[in-house]
Amino acid sequence: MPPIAPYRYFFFAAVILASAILQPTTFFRAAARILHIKQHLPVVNPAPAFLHTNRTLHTMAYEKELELALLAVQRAAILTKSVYSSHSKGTLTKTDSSPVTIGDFGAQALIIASIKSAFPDDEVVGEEDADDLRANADLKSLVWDLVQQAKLSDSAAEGSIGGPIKSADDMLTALDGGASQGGNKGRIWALDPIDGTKGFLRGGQYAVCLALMVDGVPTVGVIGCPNLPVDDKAPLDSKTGFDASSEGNGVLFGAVKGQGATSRALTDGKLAEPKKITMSPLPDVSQATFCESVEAGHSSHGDQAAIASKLGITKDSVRMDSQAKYCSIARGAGDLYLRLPTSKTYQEKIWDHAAGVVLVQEAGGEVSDAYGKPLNFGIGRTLKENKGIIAAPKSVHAQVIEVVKEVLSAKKD
Ligand SMILES: Nc1ncnc2c1ncn2[C@@H]1O[C@H](COP(=O)(O)OS(=O)(=O)O)[C@@H](OP(=O)(O)O)[C@H]1O
Ligand SMILES: [Mg+2]
Ligand SMILES: [Mg+2]
Ligand SMILES: [Mg+2]
Repeated sequence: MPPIAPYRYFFFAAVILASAILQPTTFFRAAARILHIKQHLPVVNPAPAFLHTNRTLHTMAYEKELELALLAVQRAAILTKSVYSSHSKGTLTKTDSSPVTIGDFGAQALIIASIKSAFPDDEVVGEEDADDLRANADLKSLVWDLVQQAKLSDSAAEGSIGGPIKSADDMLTALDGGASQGGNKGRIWALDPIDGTKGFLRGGQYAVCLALMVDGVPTVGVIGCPNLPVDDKAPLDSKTGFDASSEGNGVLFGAVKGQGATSRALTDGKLAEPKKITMSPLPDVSQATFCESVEAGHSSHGDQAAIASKLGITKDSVRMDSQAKYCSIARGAGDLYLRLPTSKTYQEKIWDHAAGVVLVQEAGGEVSDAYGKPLNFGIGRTLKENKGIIAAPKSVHAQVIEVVKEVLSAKKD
């Protein structure tokens, strides 16, 4: 056999190196087969990358969306906290008589600017718009001041969500970016910049809520709760919904469909380390702690009390504003969330539920309407096909729905 020219060795080595870099899994599998090595090769997607376990050659689905949503909500929470501690919250009353504050406007503008910086083609269904700010220059400049001050202390984190909004006009454009009519095609974010605005104003619970829906299915959910205790198992106070004595309040929840749910401390900079959360096992539903709205106009306290009593529940309900209710049951601090309608005409808004639903599902729960029907997030800005909300651990959800139906049908008689 004629000798191989030295440049050919170089050529073979370059081909081998290139395949190892470009197709690592195939390369190592082929090499292992040729060399008869029984080695443990990396498994694709074994666990959520955001839990920092078993990182592999492949990134997890929606990893970038989750990180962006976590940081965007964290930055918006800096703004809402600054409004919360200031003397004036610039409250207005909307046409449906519900309140909105400068915090709602500022948080929505910041979050939509972040989404558009990373995913310019995505749509957003946001609760607020810029009409009031366009009509009132003083209000616009108040919100613009707040927006300019809300920055993540870590410059890499701040840069990764698009950095500061450049001008007051860009802020209005971002705020108006939440006008999507929703639907069941493509990528649509559902945003509630301050959920539980009444809670925010009264110093109770409120939440900054963001979900990504893919083809109408809530897929990524992030919720910031500045007034919830960081300790996942801190007892819920039956009056205010949180233990005001616990130090270091502020929690950031995250979940991706099929990848589990986490909580972590809310910070002003880089993301804190996540902890996996799950619902509490509830072998006996009569031992449940159930959460409900504070406002009697938002859900029927009477129906909820009747349901609890039929289930044999003797503990007082925990009344809490906002999607902090979903968060509290997802981390096992409570067990059930009952939201029975108070009116025949009210349609629940998708931004009041999308993020909380992903969180509860990923923590081992099931969420449906009061009749056990799946929630349909793909038909517009509201859940018009559904009435009420019931969230419970999977093991008892059907049992709770049976009792809800009994209570509702007894009312019709
Ligand atoms: N009539 C009626 N029925 C049901 N829900 C309603 C109703 N009116 C308003 N809303 C929405 O309730 C959102 C706040 O829900 P909460 O569970 O936090 O209510 S409560 O404040 O604790 O009572 C609240 O969200 P925010 O506006 O983001 O605060 C509203 O979207
Ligand atoms: Mg509102
Ligand atoms: Mg809301
Ligand atoms: Mg809101």
